[in-house]
Amino acid sequence: MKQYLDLIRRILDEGSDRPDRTGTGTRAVFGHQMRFDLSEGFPLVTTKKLHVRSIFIELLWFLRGDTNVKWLHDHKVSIWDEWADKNGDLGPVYGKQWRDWVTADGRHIDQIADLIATIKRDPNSRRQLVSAWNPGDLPDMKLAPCHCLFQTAVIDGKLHLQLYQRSCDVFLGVPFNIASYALLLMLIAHQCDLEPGSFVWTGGDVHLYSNHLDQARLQLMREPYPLPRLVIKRKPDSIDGYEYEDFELVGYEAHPHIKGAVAI
Ligand SMILES: Nc1nc(=O)c2c([nH]1)NC[C@@H]1CN(c3ccc(C(=O)N[C@@H](CCC(=O)O)C(=O)O)cc3)CN21
Ligand SMILES: O=c1ccn([C@H]2C[C@H](O)[C@@H](COP(=O)(O)O)O2)c(=O)[nH]1
Repeated sequence: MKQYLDLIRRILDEGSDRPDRTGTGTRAVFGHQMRFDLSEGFPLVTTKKLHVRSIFIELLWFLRGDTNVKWLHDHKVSIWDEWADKNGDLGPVYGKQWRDWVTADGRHIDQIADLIATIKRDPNSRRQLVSAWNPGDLPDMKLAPCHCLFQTAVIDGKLHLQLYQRSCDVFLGVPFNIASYALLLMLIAHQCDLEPGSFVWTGGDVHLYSNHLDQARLQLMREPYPLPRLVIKRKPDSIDGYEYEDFELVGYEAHPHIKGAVAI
């Protein structure tokens, strides 16, 4: 994952030291883009071992339209615990906006089902977008959406997807976000009988927290491994039918895990 290591290098070389909401402090650049051609492999960081199960389960949880951490707990994933209230609720975060956006006049919009229907009906449409950024709901969300908007495009039988991530924790969050959207791209392509094309990651405030700088530098000293492949073993009737067991990661070789505290 040269693209990821180049990003770390750019922040270390060119970034500005900036205070932030969590009080941790960051080194940050504004605006960055990475491109991943999925035919070259599944974009998983190899310079530290990633907890892939957490990533895949979290995406299935978004697709369920779920916004309570209980289902994550049932699948032994705890990455959202710090933000949940005492009932496990996160407010109307990603799952709600993706699957059940409520309009001012009371309509309920399933943006994911609509996206897939649009791709199938009108692959040349330039309106293939899903937004989690619902300004009216922001006050009720425990954390404002970071990966807030994505767009797809069908070109020569391939599905491409671009994400806009407004705020990017490069050591902890970004490796998760890249893998999550690469999987989402593959699932949508699978449902639409298209080949996976490129995943384009676009970041807004792209930062390394000050307590992640050593962990980031350590990764620059490690030689990346070739990318693994992801095999989807079954095609359910809809995007709602996928289960964790349908995904088989082949050939994921990585350097040892590196710990880092999450900024809350
Ligand atoms: N500061 C911050 N960074 C984030 O990346 C982030 C947030 N906050 N808040 C909401 C979600 C939660 N996400 C998280 C939260 C924790 C980890 C984390 O601790 N990852 C560990 C492994 C933990 C595990 O899989 O059980 C890691 O080493 O990658 C990753 C993403 C991504 N998001
Ligand atoms: O999927 C995610 C979710 C969150 N993050 C990071 C980005 C920031 O470091 C924090 C959010 O803080 P804000 O003050 O709301 O920007 O979480 C991420 O990288 N990926």
